Amino acid sequence: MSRYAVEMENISKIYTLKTKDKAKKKTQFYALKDVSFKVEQGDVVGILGTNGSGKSTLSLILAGISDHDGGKVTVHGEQALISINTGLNLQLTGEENINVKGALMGLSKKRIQEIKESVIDFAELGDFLYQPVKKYSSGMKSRLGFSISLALNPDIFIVDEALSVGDKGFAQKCMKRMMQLRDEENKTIFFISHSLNQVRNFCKTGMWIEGGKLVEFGDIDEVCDHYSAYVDQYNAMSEKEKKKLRDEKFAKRIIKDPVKKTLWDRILG
Ligand SMILES: Nc1ncnc2c1ncn2[C@@H]1O[C@H](COP(=O)(O)OP(=O)(O)OP(=O)(O)O)[C@@H](O)[C@H]1O
Repeated sequence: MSRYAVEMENISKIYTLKTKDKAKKKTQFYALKDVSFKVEQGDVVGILGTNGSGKSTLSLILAGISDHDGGKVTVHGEQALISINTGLNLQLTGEENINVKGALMGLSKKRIQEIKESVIDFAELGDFLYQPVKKYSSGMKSRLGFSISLALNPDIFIVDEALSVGDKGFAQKCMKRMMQLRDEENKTIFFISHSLNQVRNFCKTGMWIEGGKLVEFGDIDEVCDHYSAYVDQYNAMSEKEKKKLRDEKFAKRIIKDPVKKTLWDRILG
């Protein structure tokens, strides 16, 4: 088995943007551009970056939910994304969501039942498990999504801001469980959070994404120090300087010659 859990080579992701000027053509821009890294099995990677820098886009690609427009991704093992939009079917009950997820993964009835029991224990949703998820609060959805992913026990966890909506008690319980996954079960974890303290305390490796590019990948303390200095520097700027920097950053992401994305381009590309 490879010592790496994930290998990314020159990953790009292009999104289309509607501009203010409706007469203009739609603009394409890089949500991610030429992102390359290798993450070893058992590593715990904190992904840092300001709003809109590309962290969630990366997490969707890591989870195999979203495809990419260039480069190569190799994932060794099963992965699960835990995010605020956890991919739950809102029309179905919590219990039915577990059944559907289990069936899609080809799990036996016995295994699905075990998962259900584990979710009932961990999520503490009581009879809400039998209500449609559309009636859940955002914290309850987070509880269900987190508990299902934990019970499925994948090799690679991708946690995208999932703890920010749960209450303090549940967030602490999840952190405790994630520390066990890190220390006792050697799981690979990608962890996105705007809480620098949480990232610094929990992660071993840091990955800083800014303007769709990988700025730094390495020791968690070093990456956190550099990112924090950048944020402080930005905050000290005048509003005019901030806008100039934001505009420059965005202009660099715009694709001047739109990339044709026909079916044949995808197949042959
Ligand atoms: N489906 C989409 N279509 C078009 N643009 C998108 C789509 N999803 C994200 N974007 C854009 O891609 C860029 C990166 O978004 P992403 O959600 O990855 O950022 P992020 O780093 O996770 O931000 P945040 O910290 O605010 O959660 C942003 O400019 C965002 O507006």
